[in-house]
Amino acid sequence: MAVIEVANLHKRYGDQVAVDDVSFTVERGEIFGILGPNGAGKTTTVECVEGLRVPDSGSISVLGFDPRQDGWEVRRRVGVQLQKSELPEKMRVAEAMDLYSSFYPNPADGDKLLDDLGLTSKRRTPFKKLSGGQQQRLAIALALVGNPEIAFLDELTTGLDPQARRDTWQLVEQIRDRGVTVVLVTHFMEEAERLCDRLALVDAGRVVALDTPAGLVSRVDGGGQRLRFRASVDFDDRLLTDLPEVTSVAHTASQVVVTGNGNLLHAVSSTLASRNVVPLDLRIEQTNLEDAFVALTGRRLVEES
Ligand SMILES: Nc1ncnc2c1ncn2[C@@H]1O[C@H](COP(=O)(O)OP(=O)(O)OP(=O)(O)O)[C@@H](O)[C@H]1O
Repeated sequence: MAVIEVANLHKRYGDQVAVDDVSFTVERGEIFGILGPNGAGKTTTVECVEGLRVPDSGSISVLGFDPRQDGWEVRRRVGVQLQKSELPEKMRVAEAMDLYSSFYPNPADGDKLLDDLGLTSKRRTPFKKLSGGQQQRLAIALALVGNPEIAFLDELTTGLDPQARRDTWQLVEQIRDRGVTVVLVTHFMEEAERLCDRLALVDAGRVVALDTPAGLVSRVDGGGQRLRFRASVDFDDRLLTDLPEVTSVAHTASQVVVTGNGNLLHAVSSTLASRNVVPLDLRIEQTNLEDAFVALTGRRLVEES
């Protein structure tokens, strides 16, 4: 069942088109990702869905409500991760929880949430004294304190170190396991690939593809896997192209590049061995969302700084 339906959304800022005919639906219980480079229109899109911005045209339904007409109904059913700058520096963790709880008719148990998020020992710590990871965990706690049916998490792990990022990913999975639908906005390919059940790839205000991560990757020509190696002696490409696992064989100046699926490595290496060809400096690469994004848009996603 769809909990969010967005159809033909348009939004411009002066001459700048930020969102250009965006449509998608989010199903109950899934982690839905919106992945695209900086400036693609991701934040504008979710802020329209949250009722924080007014679209120029298009229709939006959140849990059956129109965020423009029924803003209050939408806001009490969804949780929005706040941006760092929105909390006063001196506000203590427990004070922030109490304040946010007071906004909702049926708030969650704040102490339990802090415990679940590993923040119990930080209850009396002012916001600015928290580490980046702790601030993010507090942002998640505040997004969940209203017992939302849908949580919107925007650039959740930007600025976190790799360990804190992985810990945060686990938290997002726990949120989904509680039955909360999650809308995750990110420009980190790895994050989208690891977490999302389905995702919309957006570029320049448009949805260029919408599918599961595996479905998006399978759209890349050749799909699946890539092997790169130097051949010890020349061989006839047909030796490999005849294999059911192989979709293409290409040659660069010094390397052979074989794409395919299934047990590609075994099929290729045993076939080469039967003809006494040794694959030197062999590397195996998995095609990923970055490849899918490049294939669909001709541009790269900006990778993490
Ligand atoms: N309030 C605003 N006034 C004018 N232009 C804006 C405003 N907000 C966003 N934009 C512009 O609209 C476009 C889309 O911005 P948006 O923030 O939605 O993208 P994004 O994909 O979320 O990128 P980022 O990850 O950098 O936030 C960008 O070109 C941005 O500069």
